[in-house]
Amino acid sequence: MASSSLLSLPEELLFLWHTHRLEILLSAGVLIACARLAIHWRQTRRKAVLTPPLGSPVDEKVPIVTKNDLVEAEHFVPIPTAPGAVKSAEKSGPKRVTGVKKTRRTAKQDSIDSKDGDEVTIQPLIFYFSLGGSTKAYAEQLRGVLSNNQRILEPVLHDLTEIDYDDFFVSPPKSTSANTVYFYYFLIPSYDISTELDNLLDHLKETHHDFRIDTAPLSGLAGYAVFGFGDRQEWPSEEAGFGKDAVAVDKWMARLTGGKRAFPLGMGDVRSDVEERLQEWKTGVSGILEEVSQGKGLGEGAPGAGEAIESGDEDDEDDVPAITQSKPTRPKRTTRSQTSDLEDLKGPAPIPVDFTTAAPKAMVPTTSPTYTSLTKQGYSIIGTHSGVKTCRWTKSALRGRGSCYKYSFYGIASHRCMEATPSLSCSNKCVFCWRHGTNPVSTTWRWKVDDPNDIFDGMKGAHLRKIKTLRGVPGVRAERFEEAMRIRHCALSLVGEPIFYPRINELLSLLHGERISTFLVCNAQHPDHLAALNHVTQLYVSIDASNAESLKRIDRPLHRDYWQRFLRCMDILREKRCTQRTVFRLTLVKGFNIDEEAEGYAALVERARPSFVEVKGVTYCGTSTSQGAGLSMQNVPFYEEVSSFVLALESALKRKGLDYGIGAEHAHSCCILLADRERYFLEDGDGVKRWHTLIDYQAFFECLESGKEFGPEDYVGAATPEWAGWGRGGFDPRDERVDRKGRRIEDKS
Ligand SMILES: Cc1cc2nc3c(=O)[nH]c(=O)nc-3n(C[C@H](O)[C@H](O)[C@H](O)COP(=O)(O)O)c2cc1C
Ligand code: SF4
Repeated sequence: MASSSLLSLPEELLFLWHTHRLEILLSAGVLIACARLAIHWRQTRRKAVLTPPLGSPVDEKVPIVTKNDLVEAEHFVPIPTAPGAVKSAEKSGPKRVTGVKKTRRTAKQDSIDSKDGDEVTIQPLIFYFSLGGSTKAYAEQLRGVLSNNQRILEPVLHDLTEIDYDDFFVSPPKSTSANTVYFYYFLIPSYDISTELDNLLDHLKETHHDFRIDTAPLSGLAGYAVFGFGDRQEWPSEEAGFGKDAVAVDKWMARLTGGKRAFPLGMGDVRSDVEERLQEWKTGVSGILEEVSQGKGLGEGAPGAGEAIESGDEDDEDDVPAITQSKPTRPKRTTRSQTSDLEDLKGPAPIPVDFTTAAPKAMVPTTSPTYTSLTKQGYSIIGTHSGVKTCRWTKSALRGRGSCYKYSFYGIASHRCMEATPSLSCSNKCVFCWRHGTNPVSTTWRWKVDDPNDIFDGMKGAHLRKIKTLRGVPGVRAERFEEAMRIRHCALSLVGEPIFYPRINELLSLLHGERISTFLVCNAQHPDHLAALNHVTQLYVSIDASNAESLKRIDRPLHRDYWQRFLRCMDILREKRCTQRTVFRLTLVKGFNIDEEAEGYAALVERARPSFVEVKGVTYCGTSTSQGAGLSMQNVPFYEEVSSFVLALESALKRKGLDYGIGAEHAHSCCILLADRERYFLEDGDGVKRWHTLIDYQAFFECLESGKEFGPEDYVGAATPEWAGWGRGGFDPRDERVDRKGRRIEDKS
């Protein structure tokens, strides 16, 4: 029975197969699919461990992976670890997975490694930052010191405000030959105000913390060395901030290069020992370069250099390390890879500081040298970021000796005008600006925001106090003094960038509320702020060049996308032309932005269609900055040169079908006004056409107070005075002309 039933089994199976083969086949298919899915899922999980999604927090707990797992992931390779490191990691719990993009490492690092012992060619790059011009001069001197060693190429100079950080500080630049490596010199002054150096430091820090990038992406460099400039009189110690920015650059470069500090951080006091210290440092670094070029690597016999990783400062991520002295210190670790892993083993990764959540600081604290410097120059600082200054024309007008060009062009009596700014900070470093080294520069607003009511009251108070002090000045006319006590106009242009102030519209309302007209000048670098700006009496945009290259040379903007920003501002101005009186202000600097540029300026006028184009010759201020930028009296155009340029521009505009004509001039300020003929060359009651560049201020305020839409045509004033017309000079004959020494000038016309 048992055997017969056994024998009958195949038949039963056959029977089963015949009757249920469809079900059997389907079930087998499902089983195989499940098995394959399970295998695939297990593999994907392994890979996912190695490739955290973008934006995942750096300190997120990640399961420990083995070396084999890392090998399986084709696009990542592990940083080699010290033998004991993994063990201790296993004990210490959570750990960060450190991965390097294979391409990044192989491209440069491997080439350096293979050069060990071989001679290499070094391309030194000198990076410098300079607001006042002195560091730039030292950088140029350093470039001039040439090595006799043919393996050390002529250094290339880079102004840190003019380069794209990504080209140099995410990975080393591509070298021209396989055997050439880069060496970075840094010459860094310190500033206790916001400068573009802050952007560099942020960039270095972010690159280091970016988990998609190797923590030491610059390890392909031959090395780097930093020299700092500071002022020990004002900042007597490191704690007080002496050379603080150089210390920070040195710290981040140590991390990004995996500890390739070729020579200890040098530091010089600009008031005493800078030359001596710099010379020592230069000699030291040159010695190291010689050795590197002979394939000896860093730290071998270099006086004072120590090994590549010199101090324990890499232990503490966000603390600024102590300045390394010229004594060699014992290296704690010898390779970057060890450093990296030891950092990883300390526990969760450090949380990057979010600067936006830190309590905002004062832009110009009363204790800062900036404050001292500005007040010495006659500025009254209002609150923490605004300023007022009485201009020389206000004094001149009080004494009946003439007003500024805005009187001739628009009817602004200078003694009734207050010059102010709600933002002492700016995002340009124009070569002709005389405030360098004193005004803070920054691309974004990162300070405390003062209340507009306080600013308004503070501005008026400070301005009127200054006017009162002029009471006793010989020649001040009593009636003008009385008029001056009632402010009628505000020129928001003094220094910095007024539209940078986040509550500018509220400040404008306060000014208009007291029937104070507003002329606001901006630098065409903040399109969003410009678009959001409410009505002003006259809206200016500084146009210092007609093309991107020239603008960079003359304005030295901090924004990398400065030209796009500039063009966006042109388009916004065009949109505003129906609601605002818009003006292009051109400042002509001979040798910088005059030659061959009339056509380019005409194209910008065509794009933005401003009501007016004010053309003005630059005023030479003789600061070290202007000299550093190569500016001298030779760059100040004569009035005849400004006139020829204006005629060339007028013709260029005509060729484009744009009807602009010379509406007024003020030879004394070297300033000429081109105006849109269609809107401002109007027929008077006597049937004669005349220029009408003056403003009807009363009408402006009425329009504003009506709450209705209005445009520039609604407050066009009376005809421009004859004495301001083209060829007439623009000086009101009722005023008395005097020379610089106050001697009366007889009118020869
Ligand atoms: C507004 C201002 C702030 C400064 N802040 C510091 C500072 O915090 N620490 C320091 O050591 N030196 C400071 N200095 C001194 C400069 O670093 C020093 O004058 C340097 O040589 C300027 O270089 P530069 O002319 O190339 O811009 C400051 C100077 C100015 C004008
Ligand atoms: S417009 Fe400028 S220069 Fe003229 S009075 Fe006002 S502040 Fe002075």
